[in-house]
Amino acid sequence: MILHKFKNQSELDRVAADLMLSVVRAKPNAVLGMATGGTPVGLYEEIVKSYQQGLVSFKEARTFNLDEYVGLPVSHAESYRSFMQRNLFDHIDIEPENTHVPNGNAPDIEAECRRYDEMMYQLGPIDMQLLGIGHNGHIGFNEPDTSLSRFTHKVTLKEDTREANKRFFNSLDEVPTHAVTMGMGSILHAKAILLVVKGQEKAEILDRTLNGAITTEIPASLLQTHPRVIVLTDCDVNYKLSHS
Ligand SMILES: O=P(O)(O)OC[C@H]1O[C@](O)(CO)[C@@H](O)[C@@H]1O
Repeated sequence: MILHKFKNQSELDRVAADLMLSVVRAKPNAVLGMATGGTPVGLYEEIVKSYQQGLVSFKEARTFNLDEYVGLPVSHAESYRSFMQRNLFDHIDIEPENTHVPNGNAPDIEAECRRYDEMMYQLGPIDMQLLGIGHNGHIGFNEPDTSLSRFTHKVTLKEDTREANKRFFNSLDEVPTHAVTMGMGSILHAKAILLVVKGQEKAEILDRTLNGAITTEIPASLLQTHPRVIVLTDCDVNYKLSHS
């Protein structure tokens, strides 16, 4: 892993956006792995700006999102499909059929997980996977556990994750209890991974991700096993391969 530290988030967002754009410029039909949550909002804004300036086209690009809530209507403002439309897809020239988000309302969730994996493996591997990190070290919605799933699967969200995501809903009761997430195997299968970590309150989990033991209790620590991970952060953390 290589860690780049930034003094401000707007500079970080610009660099993160440029890294993703460089993948699409080099390979117009690139497969990008997308994330949601608070972390990527600024970098998606930067991508939209570049598109509006005519600096990039997504006409041939394909995307796969990490996860989706189970049971939340797609039309709900906080479904990850809505999030992606609002923050990115509605503002760029990507073809709607090339954007993939798991269907958290599928009547047969197991079959939906298999369908998602098959499509990902058919069109993949993902050229660059964007990741945020939860305070408990989750990536996608792969929550800390004694073992982790390799493929797309349904998860029960930890209470601290629901609590953290409460800010997007009217109350904790409205935060879904389950989600569908890409598995750790699919994430680690990406050719390159871009992990973005914002806010000093994530410094401790980032430190454990970078410098701690590789353990399923901190899913992000498995990123230590991947040969091409770039970490961009404004956290004050130490790591042997860091640049400011
Ligand atoms: O960016 P946030 O809102 O802090 O959330 C952390 C991470 O958890 C997830 O929301 C889980 O999907 C990621 O997409 C996100 O980056």
